[in-house]
This record gives sequence, C-alpha cells and structure tokens, in this order.
Amino acid sequence: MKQTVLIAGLGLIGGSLAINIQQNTNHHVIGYDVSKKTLEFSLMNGIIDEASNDFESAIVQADFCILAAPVSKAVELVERIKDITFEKPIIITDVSSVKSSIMEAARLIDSEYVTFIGGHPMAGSHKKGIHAAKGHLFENAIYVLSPLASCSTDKMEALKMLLSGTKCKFLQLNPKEHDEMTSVISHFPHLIASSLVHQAKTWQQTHAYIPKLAAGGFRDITRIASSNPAMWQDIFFQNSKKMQKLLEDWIEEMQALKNLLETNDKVSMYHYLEQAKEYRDGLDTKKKGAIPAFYDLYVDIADQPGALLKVIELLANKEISINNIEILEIREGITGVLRLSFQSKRDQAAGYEILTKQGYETMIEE
Ligand SMILES: NC(=O)c1ccc[n+]([C@@H]2O[C@H](COP(=O)([O-])OP(=O)(O)OC[C@H]3O[C@@H](n4cnc5c(N)ncnc54)[C@H](O)[C@@H]3O)[C@@H](O)[C@H]2O)c1
Ligand SMILES: O=C(O)C(=O)C[C@]1(C(=O)O)C=C[C@@H](O)C=C1
Repeated sequence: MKQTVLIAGLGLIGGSLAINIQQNTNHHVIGYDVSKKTLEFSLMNGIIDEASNDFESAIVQADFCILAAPVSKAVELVERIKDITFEKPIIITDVSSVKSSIMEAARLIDSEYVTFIGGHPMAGSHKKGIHAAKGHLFENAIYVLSPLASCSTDKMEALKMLLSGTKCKFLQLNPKEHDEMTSVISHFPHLIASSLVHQAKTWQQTHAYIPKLAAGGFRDITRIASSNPAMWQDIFFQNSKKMQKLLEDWIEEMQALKNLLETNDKVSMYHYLEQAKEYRDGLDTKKKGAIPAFYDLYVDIADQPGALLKVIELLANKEISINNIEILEIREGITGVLRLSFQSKRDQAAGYEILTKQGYETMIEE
C-alpha cells in the first residue's frame, strides 16, 4: 500500500520537495498550506495528490510529514503537533534554516508514535512561492539532518530513502553547530548583502548613475538581497544571538581595515586580500549545491539579437548537448556573459574548442 506524505507549506522548498517526491517515489502526497491559491495551483499541476486545509486531520493519516513553512510558523506547527493523538507511526521532519528553536519544541512531543528528525536542505534561491519550485533544486546540495537522541537508524534510513530523489548529500549535525555554521555562511552574508544595497541607494542621491555602473561584482555580491524579506527577517530573529555576535566581530574587522587605510599599510591590506582569495578559491564550487554541479563554460556574447542562438547552433551542429544556460549579466549594448553547463568534462572541452575557434572569448573556471 502507498505510504502518505504530508507537506505543510508549499512554497519554494516544500513545493520543490513535493515535486521531487512525486517524480521519484510512489507516495500519496497531501499538501497543506494557509494559502488557498497555493493549494489550488499545486493540486491542478499534480504537485500534490490531495489538498488539505486541516493540518490536524491530514497529519494523522500520514507516514511522513515535512514542515516547510517559515521557521517561526513551523515551530507553531510543532506546538500544535504536541496536542495531537497519533495512532500509527510517523516520521516528522522540517526544512527550517534555523534548527535550535524547532528542535527544542520537537523534543517535547510526547508520543511513542512520533519520530522527529530536524532537516535543512542547504539549497534554495532568492525566489519564493510554489511558482519558483523545481524538483531538481537540491541536486548535489548538502542536506543537514538533526535527529533527536532517541531516533533509530531505521527511521533515519526511511527518511533518507524518501528524500533520495533529491540527489543531495546528507550530513548529520546537532542544532547548535548547525546554527553557528549557517549564521556564518548563510544568515550573516544576507544581512551584509542588504546593507551594501542600502549603501548604494544612499549614494544614488549624490550620483544618479550608480545603478548603471553597478556591474558584475555588485550584482554577484548582492543577488541574495533580492530574497524574500519575510523569510529572512524570521531567520535573523530565530538566530538572533549568533547574528549579534557576528555583527560585533564584523564591526571590529571593518575598523581594523579602516586603520590599514588610515595608516597606509599596503602590505597588510595585500595579505588580507590574498588570504581571502586563497580561501575563496579553495571552496569547492562544484559541490556547492543550489546550482547543479555540471561542467561550466563561460562565454562572452554580444548583446545583439540572435547572439545566443548562434552559440547554441554551433554546439548543436557538433551534437554537444547543453544541460543548462544562464545569462549572468548583460551590460546593455556591450557584452553578456553566458554560463553554459555540460554534463561531462569532454563536452565542456569540446565546447571550449569550438567556440574559441569561432572567435568567442571563453573561459573554464578551475
Ligand atoms: N528559500 C530558501 O533558499 C530556503 C532554503 C532552505 C530552507 N529554507 C527554509 O524553508 C522554509 C520555507 O521557505 P521557502 O523559501 O519555501 O518560503 P516560501 O515563502 O516560498 O514558502 C512558504 C510557504 O509556507 C506557507 N505558510 C506560511 N505559514 C504557514 C503555516 N502556518 N502553515 C502552513 N503553511 C504556511 C506559505 O503560504 C508559503 O506557501 C523556511 O523555514 C526557510 O527557512 C529556505
Ligand atoms: O541561493 C540562495 O539564494 C540562498 O540564499 C540559499 C540559502 C543560502 O545558501 O544561504 C538560503 C537559505 C537556506 O537556508 C539555505 C540556502
């Protein structure tokens, strides 16, 4: 008999997991969401098999439940779970970007039938809602699992099996270490990205041309400032202590950099930049997750009608298939950078040769 999965919160993450589970497993998927439109869309597009607007009655039918609402709302759902009487085993997990608060609440669920395993796929995007959901969102990403001490290996394996179609890599962490690490590499960078945008906005009052000059660098570092404000506000306050500590450290570091400029200490500034470059270059970009790890080729193309088509045609004529195309930046009237992703190193090398021969400026990131 088919097992049932309830997904509570069908936005970017819940919707992507629902699509993935539909594509890769044989479960009956029930969706629950406070948005009626989201439920209707999900049902109409086969993302879920059944829509529910009654969390309590849906969860008691399920063998698995994935809480994919905003963090504070997922914590509220755990509070509601505490009052539910279960009559069969269920594995409940979540996808929250902060783990301590939800795990503290989950620890107090008092039912022999419930196994709670905290979860967090380290992949996403600056988009939100069911319309942005896609089944391959988690490919190659790290998927953090935080089981409670009482969780058996069998239950962990059952959850991993349900999520195996995501093609992510599971990593077990406790909530404290998870929240510390994500504050450094996810939460705090969001705050900084937003602050850089504010700085540019303020300077625009002096220099109206600022938005036109904002090229690749500014766009790269501030992409995430276009994320969902409600979600990030929630994350910052759920991980408030760690954010405050990082802000203190950051202010201190900025002060030290200011001192280097004031004292004309070029050597120290060079080392600072050099060490950052070394560390950044050492990050394994092929494994980073949100963007599938294909073999990428960067091509500079002119911002002219048909320019993209021409590149695709050249590769298609040699039967080289492209897995993904992304226009990273079009500088109006000048050139655009295209990221072509291939499935194999061989295709990547062949693409490089063909396009270079045709006079395109191409680059493979090492
Ligand atoms: N966006 C990312 O990059 C990302 C990545 C990993 C994890 N997460 C985490 O995933 C969770 C969801 O984020 P998202 O990006 O999918 O957000 P989203 O805004 O795209 O979707 C959230 C969904 O939850 C629904 N919802 C709100 N309150 C609810 C409630 N009380 N009960 C049921 N549904 C409710 C909303 O209607 C919406 O459909 C958050 O906890 C977030 O921290 C996000
Ligand atoms: O790619 C993005 O836009 C993201 O912000 C994804 C991202 C991150 O890397 O910080 C955001 C929140 C998560 O909890 C996990 C992943």
